[in-house]
Amino acid sequence: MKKIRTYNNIAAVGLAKFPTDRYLVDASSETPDALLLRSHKLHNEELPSSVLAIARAGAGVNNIPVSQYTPKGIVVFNTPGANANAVKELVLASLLLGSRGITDSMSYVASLADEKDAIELHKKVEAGKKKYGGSELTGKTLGVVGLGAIGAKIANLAIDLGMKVIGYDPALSVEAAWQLSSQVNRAENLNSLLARSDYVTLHVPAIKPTIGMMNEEAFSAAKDGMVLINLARGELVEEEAVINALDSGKLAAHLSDFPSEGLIAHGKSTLFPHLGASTVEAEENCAVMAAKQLIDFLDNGNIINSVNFPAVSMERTTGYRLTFANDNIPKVLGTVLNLLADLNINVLDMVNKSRDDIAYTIVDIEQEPTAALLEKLSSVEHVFHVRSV
Ligand SMILES: NC(=O)C1=CN([C@@H]2O[C@H](COP(=O)(O)OP(=O)(O)OC[C@H]3O[C@@H](n4cnc5c(N)ncnc54)[C@H](O)[C@@H]3O)[C@@H](O)[C@H]2O)C=CC1
Ligand SMILES: O=C(O)CCC(=O)C(=O)O
Repeated sequence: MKKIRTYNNIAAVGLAKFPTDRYLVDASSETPDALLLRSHKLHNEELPSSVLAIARAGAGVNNIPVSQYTPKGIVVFNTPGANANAVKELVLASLLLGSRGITDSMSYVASLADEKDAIELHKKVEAGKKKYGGSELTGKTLGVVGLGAIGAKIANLAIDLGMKVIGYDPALSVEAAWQLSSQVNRAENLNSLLARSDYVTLHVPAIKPTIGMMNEEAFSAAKDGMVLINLARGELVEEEAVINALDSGKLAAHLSDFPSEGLIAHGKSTLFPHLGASTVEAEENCAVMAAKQLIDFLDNGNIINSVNFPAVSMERTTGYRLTFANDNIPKVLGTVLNLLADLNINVLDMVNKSRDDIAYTIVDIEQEPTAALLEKLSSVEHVFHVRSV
């Protein structure tokens, strides 16, 4: 039986993908083959040595110390794009919340609950509304920082709403570029986007170059009265800089999926409890994709959508398959193939790919690998995580 340890609320339809005759899926396995999680933080947690893979049902992997796991051969997966539509829709809500006095006006109406006289109520409704007027999105400029799965969807939606759109993404992939409307204008750098945008929405991972990107310097480059939407990660903004920008009027509104003590206490931000991906559809998409990727890896050694290993997949040619990871240096693959040749083991098919410091190989062989063969392969210098799958 293979064991999967789960964390967080993983959609049942995803968990149901694991065949029950071969997989035990629960939250308590002591020796799991793999972990399946959403936002659970693995930093500072001891990982059982049995773990071969971790699947993040979602996009961001900053809750996983990926660089610590890579040298151990632990494959980390995510589910690119699976929750992008859910986030796009919450950005749309945020654009509307940031442009009209929706929440304050609702509070005003709620404060009229004791008014029992219909004529008086009508008078107060009509008198009160002037405080909550807003402006329209059409014709305004939206700056989209990060044009990946989510950012591209939002850029295209904003074009459909009649907004002008500026995008900034120094690492835009060709695939992401294909998704993007040709009407999206490209900014050369963050400050040039900030200077021209009435609304700015962040859709980048929390990594070294992006952490704290919305700081005092960025706000001073920004257009006065800008609306900032952050449904990506709390680490992207410096809390104090946001508070100062709200107080000075540099920011007309700040909407974020990442409440922090200071922002809650300040009271001028509109804060959601990390709700971006919390739709039935997104939770199911992510769970199904993550489960399928784990099953394909554990059963066949195939790697799809890993954030630290190369993409490597091969149709099965026989029932006998070996997989292994190795340091990405010359001669390791040759040594393994020579070893197989010396043992008279015929290779039927093979695929080998590398990514940064790691290489990964799938080899289909003609005969069933013995325990002795697996041991021999494991003892080749720079080779690790040898499996017969
Ligand atoms: N609130 C929520 O529930 C959710 C939040 N997220 C967050 O949103 C982030 C983006 O998600 P996806 O669009 O699915 O990821 P993605 O990987 O498809 O897109 C990220 C884009 O950011 C770009 N990028 C990287 N560094 C950049 C920089 N310094 N400046 C500008 N662009 C840069 C990349 O080139 C890429 O195109 C995730 O990493 C996650 O942190 C994602 C899903 C749900
Ligand atoms: O699982 C969730 O609700 C959070 C999703 C998220 O933040 C992500 O996919 O990066």
